[in-house]
Amino acid sequence: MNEIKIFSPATVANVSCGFDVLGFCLDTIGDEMVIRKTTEKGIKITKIVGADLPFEAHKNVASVSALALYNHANPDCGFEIEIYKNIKPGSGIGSSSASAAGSVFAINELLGRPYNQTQLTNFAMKGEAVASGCEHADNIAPALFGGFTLVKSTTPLQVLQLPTPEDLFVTIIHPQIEVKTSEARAILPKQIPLQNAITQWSNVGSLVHALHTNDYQLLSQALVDVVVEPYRSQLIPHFDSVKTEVIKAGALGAGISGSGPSIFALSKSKKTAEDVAKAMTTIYAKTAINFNTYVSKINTQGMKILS
Ligand SMILES: Nc1ncnc2c1ncn2[C@@H]1O[C@H](COP(=O)(O)OP(=O)(O)OP(=O)(O)O)[C@@H](O)[C@H]1O
Ligand SMILES: N[C@@H](CCO)C(=O)O
Repeated sequence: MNEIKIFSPATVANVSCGFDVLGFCLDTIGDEMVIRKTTEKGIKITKIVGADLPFEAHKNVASVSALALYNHANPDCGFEIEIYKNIKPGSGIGSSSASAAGSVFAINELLGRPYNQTQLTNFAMKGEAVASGCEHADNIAPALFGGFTLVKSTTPLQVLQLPTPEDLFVTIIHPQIEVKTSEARAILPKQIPLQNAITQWSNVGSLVHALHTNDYQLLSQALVDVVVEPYRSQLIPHFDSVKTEVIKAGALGAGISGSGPSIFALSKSKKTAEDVAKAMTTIYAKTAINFNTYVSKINTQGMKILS
């Protein structure tokens, strides 16, 4: 095989209580990428459609992660990368991760799969670090493994795959203002009060238990973030109203998707997730802010090979 076309999914990191460790993968939103072998050695980005992103190999997260794999594998060919962006950079639904994870997934396929998902996550983290200023894997892991993931540690990298309840649906609203991950990280305090830490780790444990036991009530109680949300929500206009209205519409809970500005909500059925989308839309429709809404099932597969 000399060429591959893939769907590289959007992802939701943090899932309220799990800053930098929890994430899940989306089904209906994602980029497409075409990667092909070349006789000329090295990694080259040859086409970017849908976003204004750098072509320089050391600046684009897709080529930075691809180079990490390439330098390790040292193959006797090169690769060129085409990126078709549907996930807007800075949207908070893993735009940079989709590129960073997509390139290593595709090159691994073209090389005959020498690396496992954990090794691919490690390579992709090198790209993600260019976008956010640090190596975190809470978007990369669900994009590569699918479903819900928990990053137990990054050094050494250990990713746990969590079960996905059958009826769980996600609603996303992306208000089109840009929040850069690096900036949304810079506003966070370096230390947190002990009582907040206790609340947060009790919620992370409960959320993981709720996924294992299909306990939607516990899941709803656990979708709370007392550590990061109080700071970052100030960067997202109408965040509090959206949260209030989506709960009234039947959502189990809602929070900031990744570093924002997207807001996610989880619901127990597609119908509720669609009602939640209407509630979100009603709020932003009254403002001058452009927005997109999406309803998606959780994608348990992760990356998809299109051809
Ligand atoms: N291939 C790429 N795709 C997307 N962003 C890229 C890419 N290459 C470099 N970047 C840079 O990464 C930044 C966007 O990443 P950022 O992490 O801020 O957004 P995000 O991935 O949508 O958010 P989050 O990680 O919170 O989901 C932009 O500055 C963009 O120029
Ligand atoms: N965990 C990361 C995800 C965004 O890339 C953050 O919230 O900063």
